[in-house]
Amino acid sequence: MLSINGLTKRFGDKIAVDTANIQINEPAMIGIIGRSGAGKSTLLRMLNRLSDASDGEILFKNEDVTAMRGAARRQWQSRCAMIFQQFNLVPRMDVVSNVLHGTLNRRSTLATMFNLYPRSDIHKAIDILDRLGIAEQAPKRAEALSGGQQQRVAIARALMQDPAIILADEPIASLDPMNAQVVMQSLRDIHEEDGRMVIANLHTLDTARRYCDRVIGMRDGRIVFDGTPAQLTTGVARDIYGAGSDFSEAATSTEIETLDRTDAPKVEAVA
Ligand SMILES: Nc1ncnc2c1ncn2[C@@H]1O[C@H](COP(=O)(O)OP(=O)(O)OP(=O)(O)O)[C@@H](O)[C@H]1O
Repeated sequence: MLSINGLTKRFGDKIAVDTANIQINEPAMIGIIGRSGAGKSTLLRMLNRLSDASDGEILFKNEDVTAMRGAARRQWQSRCAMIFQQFNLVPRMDVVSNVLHGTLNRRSTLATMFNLYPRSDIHKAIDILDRLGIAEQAPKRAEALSGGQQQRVAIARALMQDPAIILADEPIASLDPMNAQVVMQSLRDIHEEDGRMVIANLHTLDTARRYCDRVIGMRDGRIVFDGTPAQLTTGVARDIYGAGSDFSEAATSTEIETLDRTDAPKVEAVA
């Protein structure tokens, strides 16, 4: 389905991603972990064609993504939607218009200039917001929402493109543990219910273990682990993070597990 072969990115002398090989045969939910600078963002940016590979190839359903140019590349970017740590919404614009921005690729310049959207798209946007539990926020300005709500708006905007793949670059790094949990569960639901592939860069081990079917570990641009959460032992994690025997998983951990163990308020309370 998605085949990444010898994918490499060089910035001058620096090799940010070094001959990455990843085979994904089904629409899985995959977490990419590794310390800062390991090459996680660069890998996702090449997948989405925001950045060109220096070497190697990406094949999706036997189509050569690395070779796509112009309209084909833009179309790929719709099929392979990306969400970011900082949400990248238009802060002063209302939520539903932000979601409708997900259709920009297929609208005419004139329609875009006058903010004209087909009624069916508006209904679709509201349905998606409803699915993510934030339909009542639709008329508000994006900047008025909490971080977790804004990230769900960004997910809704991505879903508007009806993507086969969702790439998430540290989607919960700016969120408190409870909102992080809501956002990760939304991504998991989208993966399970729609059969979409999700590939997320994650800065915490426990999140990768908890939500992903498969975890890929990167260190210094190389893939040093590719396996199931069960195979991700503390020893393996220590190797991925290049840590010594004093390595503590708690150092890469959000407080989600801790919250679950205490009588924290229910998740619905933050919707
Ligand atoms: N545009 C660029 N120009 C030069 N070097 C870059 C550029 N983008 C990334 N790098 C370098 O490539 C390496 C990998 O960076 P990347 O952002 O992919 O890592 P990361 O694992 O996503 O880290 P973080 O979690 O901090 O974002 C780093 O050494 C980084 O400094």
